[in-house]
Parts: sequence; structure tokens; C-alpha cells
Amino acid sequence: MFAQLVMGPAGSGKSTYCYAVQQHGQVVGQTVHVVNLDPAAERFEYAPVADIRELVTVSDVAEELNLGPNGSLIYCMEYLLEDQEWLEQIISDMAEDDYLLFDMPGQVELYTHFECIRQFVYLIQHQYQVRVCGVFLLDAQFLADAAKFFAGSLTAMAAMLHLGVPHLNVLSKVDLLHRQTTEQYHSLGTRFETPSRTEEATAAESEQALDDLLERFLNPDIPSLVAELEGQMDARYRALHERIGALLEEYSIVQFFPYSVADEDSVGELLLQANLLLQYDDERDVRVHPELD
Ligand SMILES: Nc1nc2c(ncn2[C@@H]2O[C@H](COP(=O)(O)OP(=O)(O)OP(=O)(O)O)[C@@H](O)[C@H]2O)c(=O)[nH]1
Ligand SMILES: [Mg+2]
Repeated sequence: MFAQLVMGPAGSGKSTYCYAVQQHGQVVGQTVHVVNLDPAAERFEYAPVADIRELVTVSDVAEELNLGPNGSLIYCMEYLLEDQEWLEQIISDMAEDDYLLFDMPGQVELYTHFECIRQFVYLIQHQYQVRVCGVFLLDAQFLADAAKFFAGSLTAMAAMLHLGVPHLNVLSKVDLLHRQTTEQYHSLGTRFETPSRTEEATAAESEQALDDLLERFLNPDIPSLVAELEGQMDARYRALHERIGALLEEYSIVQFFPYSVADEDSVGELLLQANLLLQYDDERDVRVHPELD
């Protein structure tokens, strides 16, 4: 079996990504099952093959044990590991080459330093022979400036090192960056409008601005990002950023793939990248959808 562990901060687009990949899977003939592992989930669009809320919910734990929301969540995840019957049932209902997405909760500490998700990964890998990769989503707006880029990259790196599975970083909701840059250029356009400025020229400039912005974070030039921090923070912290930047650059530790639910090509590209990490296609014959030649 193959699985993606879909992680990322609250609201980064995990559940939407799971739905988009499931839908895309139908088009390309790859059946994708989604398991909801967020015991506090309120809504998602996919039809889950299993849902942790059948086993335990954050609100029940909070009420019965008088715990706060984060303590209750940790309790739920530990409960999942203790009462393995539920998990065992899900896995035993699957076929050998089935493909799962685990839609995870949005509390980042679960991936960066708590033990429960690491134990979960170990369990499904070793007890149930599931091949797992991590997919870590970060909202593109989190990376809109250099300081956020370093913070986001370190969070993604902490999850990657902590869980120790093949890992894909995703810059989610890039369509919102598109909207931002378009709006910026339109407002410039109206302020400085000249007879020679056509709508197409403005659109082309805003496309270029988006490409430049994405390029800055997808293929980062670390020294220039560090230089941007000048004046924003104490010199000592800048020096620290320089060293962190050098580490990220030297080892190519953190690389992001752009994605937006509105762009089906980006969904397909991510599925392809995850499949490569999982060596999915090496293990099975690719089934081609009957409508696709
Ligand atoms: N514009 C845009 N919005 C998106 C995209 N992906 C998700 N969203 C929106 O972002 C919000 C949060 O999406 P979810 O998929 O629920 O995020 P999540 O990471 O599962 O959130 P939690 O489970 O609460 O941590 C929703 O309003 C989505 O419609 C995207 O690619 N583009
Ligand atoms: Mg969600």
C-alpha cells in the first residue's frame, strides 16, 4: 500500500488538496482513498473511506476529560495508537496496491516535535507495510517576505527531519498570489495610466510580477533574501539568518512545489512527484482510464 501524510498549518489547504487529488486520480485512473485523521474536522468535500471521528472526537475528549483543545487533540492521536483495532480494520479492508491520503490536523507541533505522528508513521510502515511519504503544505501568503520564508522553511524542515520519510513541500494557494500581484498592478495602472498603457500590457506585467515572486521563493537566492532583512531585525539575528540560509542553500534541504486547487496541472504534477517518491509506478501497472487513449 502507498500513502501520503498530508500535513501543514491550520488552513493551509490540506483537506482541499486531498479532495483535488482524489478527483484528479479519477481522471487519470488512479484510485485514491482519503482517510480523515483530524478529530476536530468540521467539514471537507471528499468522501472519506474512514474518519477518525467515528473513533474519537476532540469535543468528546474535551468534555469528558476537561482538557483544552490542544490537549484533547494530542489525547485523540494517542488514542488512535492505543486502540489499533480501528486502524487495523481500515488497512485490512484495503487492496495491496491501494493508495491512501491521510488528511491530518493543522497543529504543526504534531509533526515537528510530538511523538504520536512519528509513532503512527512507524506503525503503518512496519506493521502494515505501507509505503509513506510526507506532503507538507504552506500557504503561499506565508512566504510573502524573506523573514516568513525562513520561518516557513524551518518548520517544513523540522517536520521532514522529525518524521524521516520522503518529503514534498508544497506552496499552496498560489492563485491568491496571482490575485495579489494582479491587484497591485491594476492599482498602479489606474494611478499612472498613460495613453500607451494597454490592458494587455498591464496583464503581462502582472504575470511577470507573479513569475518573479514565485521564482524568488521556488529557486531562492538566499543572499538577496537575507539582504532584505536589513533594517527589519537586530544584526545578531541577521547573522543567524545568514547561517540558516547558507544551510538551506548548501544542502538544498527545502524546495517548494507551487500548487493551487484551481490549476489541475499543478495537482497532477504533485501526484506525479509523490508517486515518484513512493516509487508507485515501479510497483504496479499503470491503469489508463478507458476514456483516455
Ligand atoms: N484560493 C484558494 N483557496 C484555497 C486553496 N486551497 C484551499 N483553499 C481555501 O482555504 C481554506 C482552508 O482550506 P482547507 O482545505 O479546509 O484547509 P486545511 O489545511 O484542511 O484546514 P484545517 O483542517 O482547518 O487545518 C478553505 O476556505 C479553502 O477553500 C487554493 O488552492 N486556492
Ligand atoms: Mg482540514
